[in-house]
Amino acid sequence: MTISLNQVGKRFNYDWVFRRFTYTFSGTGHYAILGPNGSGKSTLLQIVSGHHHHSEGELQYLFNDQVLPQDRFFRHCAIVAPYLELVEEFTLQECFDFHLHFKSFLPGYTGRDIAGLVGLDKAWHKQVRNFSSGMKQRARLALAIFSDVPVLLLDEPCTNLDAPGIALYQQLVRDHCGNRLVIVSSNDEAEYGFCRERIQISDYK
Ligand SMILES: Nc1ncnc2c1ncn2[C@@H]1O[C@H](COP(=O)(O)OP(=O)(O)OP(=O)(O)O)[C@@H](O)[C@H]1O
Repeated sequence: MTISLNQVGKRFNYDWVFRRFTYTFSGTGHYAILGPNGSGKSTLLQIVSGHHHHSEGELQYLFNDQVLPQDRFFRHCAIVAPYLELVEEFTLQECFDFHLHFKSFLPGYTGRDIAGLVGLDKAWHKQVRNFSSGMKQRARLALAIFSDVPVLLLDEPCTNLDAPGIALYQQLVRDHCGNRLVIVSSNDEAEYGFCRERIQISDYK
C-alpha cells in the first residue's frame, strides 16, 4: 500500500490546522506523527483514514500499483483511536463476531486466542459497558492489530493502559507489525519508539 499526500491542508472554519503537507507513506514503513497538543496529529491521521476530508491538496491510495478509491481504503486498514467507540451492549465475544463481518483475523488466530493474548480471556462473556477504560483499550488494540490488513493507523494507542498494558502493546507491535505499514499519532515515546520515520506536523503551518 502507498498513501500519497500532495500539498494537503485542513481547516476547520477559518482556522488552518496544517497546510502544504506533502508526504508518501509506503510499504512496510513505520511512521510517527509528532507534535504538541492541538498541532493536528489526530486530524492528519483522520484524513489518511478517510474520517475527515482534507480542505486542499490531493490524497491518493495505491494498492498493488492500482489506484484505490478512497471509499475502499477502509477495507485495507484498521484503526485504534480514542474517538472510536466499541458497542457497549455487546460482550467481547459479540464484538469480535461483529468485527468478523467486516475484516478477518490474522491467519491462525481465533477470537478466543486473541482475547487471551491481550489479557481479556475472563471478559469473553462480559458486556463492554462493564469494561474498565484500560480493558476497552486492550479490546480496541486487539481488534486492530489482529485484523488481517496491510495498514494500521494508531492514534494514541496506549491511552488508559497500565505499565503491563504498554508492554503488551509493544510486544504486539514487535510480533505482528513488522510486515505492515503503521502510522502512529502520538506524543509518547512508548507508543512510537519503534517508528523509524518521524514527522513533525507543526512544520506544516
Ligand atoms: N471537529 C473539529 N472542529 C473544529 N476544530 C477541530 C475539530 N477537530 C479538531 N479541531 C482542531 O484542530 C486542531 C488540531 O487538533 P488535533 O486533535 O488534530 O490535535 P492533536 O495534535 O492530535 O492534539 P493532542 O496531542 O491534544 O491529541 C485543534 O486546534 C483542534 O481544536
